[in-house]
Amino acid sequence: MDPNSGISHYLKKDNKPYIPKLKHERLSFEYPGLPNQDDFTKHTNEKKPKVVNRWSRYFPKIITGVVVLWGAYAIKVWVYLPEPGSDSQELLDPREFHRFIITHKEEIDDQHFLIELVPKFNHWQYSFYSNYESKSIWNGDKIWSVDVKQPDIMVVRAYTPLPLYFMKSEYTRSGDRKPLLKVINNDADDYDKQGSMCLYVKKYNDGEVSRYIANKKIGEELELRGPNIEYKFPYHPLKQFHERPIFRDLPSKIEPENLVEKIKKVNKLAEFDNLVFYAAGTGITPILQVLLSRNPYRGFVDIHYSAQKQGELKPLERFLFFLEKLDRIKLHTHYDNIPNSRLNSKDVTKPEPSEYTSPLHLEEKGDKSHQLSPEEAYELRMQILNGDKKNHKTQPTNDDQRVHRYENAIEQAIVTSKEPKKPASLSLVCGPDGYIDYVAGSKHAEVNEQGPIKGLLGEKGWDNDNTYKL
Ligand SMILES: Cc1cc2nc3c(=O)[nH]c(=O)nc-3n(C[C@H](O)[C@H](O)[C@H](O)COP(=O)(O)OP(=O)(O)OC[C@H]3O[C@@H](n4cnc5c(N)ncnc54)[C@H](O)[C@@H]3O)c2cc1C
Repeated sequence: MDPNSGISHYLKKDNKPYIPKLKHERLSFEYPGLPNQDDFTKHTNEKKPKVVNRWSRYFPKIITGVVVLWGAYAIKVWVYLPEPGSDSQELLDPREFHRFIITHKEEIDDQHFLIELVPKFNHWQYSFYSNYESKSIWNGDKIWSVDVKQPDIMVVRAYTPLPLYFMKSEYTRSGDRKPLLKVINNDADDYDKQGSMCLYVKKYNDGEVSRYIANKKIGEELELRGPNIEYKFPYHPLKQFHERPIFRDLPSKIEPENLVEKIKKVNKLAEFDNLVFYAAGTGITPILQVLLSRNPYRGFVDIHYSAQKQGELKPLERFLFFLEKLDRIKLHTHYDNIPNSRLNSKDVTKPEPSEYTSPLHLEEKGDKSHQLSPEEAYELRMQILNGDKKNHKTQPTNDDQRVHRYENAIEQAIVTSKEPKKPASLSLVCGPDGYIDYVAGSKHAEVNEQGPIKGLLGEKGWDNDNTYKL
């Protein structure tokens, strides 16, 4: 058997000598070069790859953002005009409409609504406290209204804002409780409740503007222009010496007027005239505005309120009740649905002569009998001119102890309400044309003239000197 065959051949030790090869034929499997480093491109002029760091990553984005913002701002400034009132120094402006947002709406019945408004912009607040006297819109020295715009038909109507707001809380937001209607306090540091106000609106089914307002929803806007002064109460020297404390929701917190009688005596001042206010329906708003504002009317006010039925004033009744308890007003109601309750001649008193007539008024009337001497007239004129600047609230001190000091206005009212009230010397009438005609004769609204005083007031001797139709 051949030793080189069979299994023994494979088991046999290899005795071949090792002769190293000088040249090997090898196959290598290397990775090809990167696209820009392969044999074809590695000798081109290609720059080195960019180094990416944090700065180079974010800088272009920041620049893009800045350019986009600047572009948007430029478009806003140059293309879109600013909204009217957004940069106004005033809460209300008689020359332009300002936007207000409806923040609450209370439906008293299907025709009567209380609507709370808050200004959309707050630029007016910057100079508010440095000029509070002139900036605050609430001053009972005058009756004012605002024009509300119906933009679809470009029509405006007058409405009388009230210094009221709805107090909200988490309970009212969740719907557990109804917001409470409150009076705006002027001693809180809140820009007179951020410029809030309430409109008491009667909706007429064929009334363009009242329907427009009443159909608005919470969050929608109304455009207001004003204030338009409807009536300014006559000057009285007591105004320089004494201001009636503001009405508050809690009557026990209203300050008493302990020194008013003393001030009148010491300064030999005439009594403040009493007022009678004839109102129909929403015509009650002007006197409510005066009585609930800062510096309310100082005389006693008889309010004759006529309406179709009870309940139209529902949320406002509380304030009228408190004002009666404070001995500031007496409310006489006349409802169409109660027999014999309609306002008639028996309800109207004769005018009481005014306690004080300003020299200017006397001059206008040409009344020589009450004429002051030139010295007296000069002194009075200077008093009027300097009145508001001087601090006339310095109180008499020598016999203060004889002044009875009440704890609060309610305590004082319990005493004063027993004293008989002098009949009114001044009357104001507010309501629809038919009502004004019935109470005081027609008003020539088209030519803005009062017209002669006729009707119930004319019969009792009232005239244009002591009567004003709103
Ligand atoms: C100084 C001032 C203050 C005012 N304050 C308030 C206020 O606080 N709240 C308020 O609701 N209204 C107030 N008004 C009335 C208000 O301005 C509108 O006249 C009233 O809302 C109706 O307007 P309208 O556009 O809806 O109706 P319009 O389109 O003018 O009239 C529609 C119909 O309603 C009748 N109508 C209009 N007004 C009265 C009215 N007062 N009584 C009876 N019928 C009427 C018209 O004869 C007509 O048939 C005030 C008016 C003035 C002048």
